Formats: sequence, structure tokens, C-alpha cells
Amino acid sequence: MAFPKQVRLVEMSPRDGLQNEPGPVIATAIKTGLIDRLADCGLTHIEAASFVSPKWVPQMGDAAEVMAGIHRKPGVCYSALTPNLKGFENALAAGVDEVAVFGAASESFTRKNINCSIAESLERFAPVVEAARNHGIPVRGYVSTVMGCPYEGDIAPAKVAEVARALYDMGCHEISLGDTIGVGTPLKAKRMLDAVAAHVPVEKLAAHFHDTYGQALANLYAVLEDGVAVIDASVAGLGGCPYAKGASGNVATEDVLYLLNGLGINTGVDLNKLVATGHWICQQLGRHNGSKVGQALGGNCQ
Ligand SMILES: CC(C)(COP(=O)([O-])OP(=O)([O-])OC[C@H]1O[C@@H](n2cnc3c(N)ncnc32)[C@H](O)[C@@H]1OP(=O)([O-])[O-])[C@@H](O)C(=O)NCCC(=O)NCCSC(=O)C[C@@](C)(O)CC(=O)[O-]
Repeated sequence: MAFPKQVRLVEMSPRDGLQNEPGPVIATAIKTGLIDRLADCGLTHIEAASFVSPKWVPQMGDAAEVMAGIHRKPGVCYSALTPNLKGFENALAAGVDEVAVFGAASESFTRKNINCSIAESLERFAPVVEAARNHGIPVRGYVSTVMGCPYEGDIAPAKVAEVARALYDMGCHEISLGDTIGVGTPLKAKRMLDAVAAHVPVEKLAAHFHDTYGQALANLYAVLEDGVAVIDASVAGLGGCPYAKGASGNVATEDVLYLLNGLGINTGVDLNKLVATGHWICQQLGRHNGSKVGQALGGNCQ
């Protein structure tokens, strides 16, 4: 299959990027400043917040204030995680454009992340998807641990396909496949994608790869070849997962954009502005910039 002509980048940094940041809770103004800058870069889909329990993920405790504080740019979809109906109702009140339910292909990870089994998670998501449908809000579905689990090791592609299919059949319009701990390699990525694409159309799939082992760009190249045209990424490579110790951030958006530009694939995103945004947020957080392209084009901020 040929590379797609266009890729939609889904920006993860305000949610996946910041949810695991150590230290005190990041000021709401920094979060909204980041989101507004990202929109100004030309990103059209920004995961802005997470309506989860603040006891579980304190960094996301100001999700409603974040949604209230951003300057909404027309044409941009501001989405948020909603693990249950309570989260959905809060997200609805905050005016999100899209919600996301998040499951996993590993029983142990599901238990650690959302405190239930895979089957129970799907039961919990069904009313969220139904409520969202009643309000005309699209739902994204995540499947975590698609290429390995911090507790169980290897995950069978057939299990990933089963959970992805269940979320798609439930009514999720897009399924994002998360290599939560970044252990995938291109061959593994292709095998996993093949298994899922036998059940969910490839144009409904997104790649959400973490870069723990430095394989994320290679894995993205592999799934781009097989028709994936939606990529999740996080500026400056911010992030990690609170329930996956040692996992590094999503692949850096700057690095993905540089790859896509080199392949002649259109995204509508401005690389220079994105690099500046990566440096800005690193300065705000006093954090190392995890983007190679950011370092090459703008110097490191630490
Ligand atoms: C799912 C729950 C809530 C279950 O948590 P639980 O303790 O089983 O739920 P519960 O229903 O028994 O509620 C416990 C308390 O939480 C409250 N509560 C319950 N729900 C909410 C809510 N929505 N918003 C605010 N508060 C909530 C509820 O009201 C109650 O409060 P209390 O009575 O103790 O004061 C919890 O496990 C949780 O919040 N987990 C969050 C996990 C998380 O955010 N993980 C990171 C995101 S996933 C990820 O990063 C992976 C991804 C998507 O990026 C893809 C990849 O890379 O693989």
C-alpha cells in the first residue's frame, strides 16, 4: 500500500504529556498556554484534558478549568479522556468536542490503570458511548499495551484486535493503538496492525507510539506504509504513563512532522512554530526537550 497523502496529527502533550509530570500540579495557565500555542501551530486535534479521578491522576484535576481557559480556535477539535459516565458528564459540561474511552489489551494493565477487568471496562464504556451519541459527541477508543505490557510482557495481536473490534462495534469512530511502553519494533507493529485491520478498517485506526526504546519513528514508518493516516504525538516528547513505570513519552510531534515532511505527506502543521512551542513548554516545566528535531533546530532548553 502507498503512503497516505495526508496525515492528521493528534496532539497528546496537554494530556498524555502532562498527566505524569512529577512535582507540584502544573498551573492551569501553563496548560492553556500550551494548548493555545499548539492550535496556533496548525494542529487541528488536541487532547486537552482528562476527566478522570484527581486522586488517581492529580495533574489532570483542573480539566474543567483548562477547558474554560483556552481560546478556542475554529476548526480545532479539543478532546478529553472520559473513563466513565461521571467523567463524560464533566467533559460535556466543560464543552469538549470529542471524548475518549481507554481500554487495554492486557488484563493486568487494565486493572492497574482503571481498576477493573477488560470485560468490565467495556461494560463501563458502553453507556459513555451511548450518552455521547445522544449528545452528538464523537468517541475515540484507545487500546493500550498493543505491543507489550509492563506486567504481562508480550501481548497477542489477536487480543489487541479483539478489544479494538469491541470498541469499534460499540460506536467509537476511531481506535488509537497504544504502544504504551514503547517496546514495539517495525515487524511487531506490522503484525499487530494486520491483525487489527482484519477487524477494523485501517482508515479508522490511529498509531499512538511511545518512544522508550527509540523505535517509535521506525514503527510509524511501518504502519504508514500499511495505510495508517492518523498519528498521536506529543510536543517535545513529553509524557509517560502513571501506570507503566519507566515508559517515556509519546514520540515527539516535531520528529514525526519532520519525517512526514520528508515523505511529502501533508499535515498543515508549521514545524518552526512547533519547535518553538516545544522549547516554550520545556522552559515552563524546567524539563529536558525530548525531541531530536527540537534540539537540532532550536538548541536544548536545559
Ligand atoms: C477509572 C477510575 C475513576 C476508576 O476508579 P475507581 O476507584 O475504581 O472508581 P470508583 O467509581 O470507585 O470511584 C472512586 C472515586 O473516584 C471518583 N471518580 C470516579 N470517576 C471519576 C471521574 N471520572 N472524575 C472524577 N472523579 C471520579 C468517585 O467519585 C470516587 O470518589 P470518592 O467517593 O472516593 O471521593 C480511576 O481508575 C481513574 O480515574 N483512573 C485514571 C487512569 C488514567 O487516567 N490513566 C492514564 C490515562 S490512560 C493512558 O495514559 C494510556 C493512553 C490512553 O495514553 C494510551 C497509551 O499510551 O497506551
